[in-house]
Amino acid sequence: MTATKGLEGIVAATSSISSIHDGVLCYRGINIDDLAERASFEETAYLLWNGKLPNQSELEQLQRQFSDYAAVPQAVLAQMKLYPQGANTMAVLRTAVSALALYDENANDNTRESNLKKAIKLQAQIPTLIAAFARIRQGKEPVAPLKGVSIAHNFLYMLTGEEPDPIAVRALDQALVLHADHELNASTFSARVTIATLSDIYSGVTSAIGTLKGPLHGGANEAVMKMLSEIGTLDQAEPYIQRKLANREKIMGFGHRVYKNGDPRAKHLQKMSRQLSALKGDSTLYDISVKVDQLVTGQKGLKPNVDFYSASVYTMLGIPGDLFTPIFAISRLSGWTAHILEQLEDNRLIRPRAEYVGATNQSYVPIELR
Ligand SMILES: CC(=O)SCCNC(=O)CCNC(=O)[C@H](O)C(C)(C)COP(=O)(O)OP(=O)(O)OC[C@H]1O[C@@H](n2cnc3c(N)ncnc32)[C@H](O)[C@@H]1OP(=O)(O)O
Ligand SMILES: O=C([O-])CC(=O)C(=O)O
Repeated sequence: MTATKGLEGIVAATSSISSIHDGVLCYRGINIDDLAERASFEETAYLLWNGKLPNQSELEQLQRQFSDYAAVPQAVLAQMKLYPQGANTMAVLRTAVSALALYDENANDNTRESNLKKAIKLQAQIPTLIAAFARIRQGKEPVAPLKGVSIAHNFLYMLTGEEPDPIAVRALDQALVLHADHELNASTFSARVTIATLSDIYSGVTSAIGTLKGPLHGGANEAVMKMLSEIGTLDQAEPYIQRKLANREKIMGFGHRVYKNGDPRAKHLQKMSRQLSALKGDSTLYDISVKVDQLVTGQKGLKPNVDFYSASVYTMLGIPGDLFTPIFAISRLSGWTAHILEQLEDNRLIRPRAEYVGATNQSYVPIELR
């Protein structure tokens, strides 16, 4: 038995949800480039869960369900008011999603029908939880969700209590489409491992949130923004990056386990970042990002991943840096739950082996002799 570090190149599941072949990403066989330009996040979530795009009445029904389920139990909001105001936002989300399970009497029902309903419910409630904490920590009351608007619209509205700009809504919606699923990424693998024990969907999603939080995965988008802020001005980009590379430090938002010639999602986020900076009449963040991209690509041959240009996009939408990874979770919830449903269709416990490299032939030494 020989271990493969990080399971690189190991095919650990079959899936018909998303695929990556020759650098092309598809959800259910549809190229992400098409979906990013033409689909809404609601259509995308339906596609991931059901394997086909919704017709008009199916889409309207899903939108109604999102509206009906978006409020969260008062008890969960009351608990959130007791969380430390400075708590890590992904830890908050992980805790609050876990708490939602306590108020769902069907939490442990693992039939497809029940789990699909819980997936839709979680998709509606997670934006409400994140927006609520963003307000609670500022000493403000949470804003109740609107009915009849998209998830992107509702999230931006619940953050501020004001009607969002349609351009911001479209940009966030497109970002949600781009982040929705990504084959057997680390957080999706966590979700599948958890549900494969026949645990429950809330446990699967809680595991996934904990996994997405790390800076080598979803947490990279927040780390990118921290780097862009540290750079501050365009003229500082080159010395900053040279210093990091000379110290062999990682540049967040670059590199990928699967894509070696570039992440197909990054170009959409770069375009969005450019368009938003033109609209704002301030291209500082975009210019710094492009400079960093040129330096890292030129010197290390590493290309930006989905997390790199999303940082400048979210900042230009007025969203604080520590909500970037929770926004990733809003989107990826659709993928995690699609994988949970798929895993349960033909389940087998996920239990690989480890290559033992420790000591052998040791004898027990009584405590008084140690
Ligand atoms: C949504 C997502 O999860 S996308 C990924 C988000 N994560 C990041 O942006 C964090 C920065 N990137 C990374 O840490 C890595 O590229 C990962 C984690 C994404 C992929 O990791 P792996 O496939 O394990 O690649 P690994 O870390 O082994 O890198 C291979 C080599 O490239 C280097 N490298 C990889 N990424 C970077 C980077 N961002 N900056 C500098 N060097 C890098 C490594 O140091 C290593 O060099 P070495 O062989 O000289 O030691
Ligand atoms: O697939 C991965 O390893 C990471 C990634 O890009 C994602 O989860 O979107």
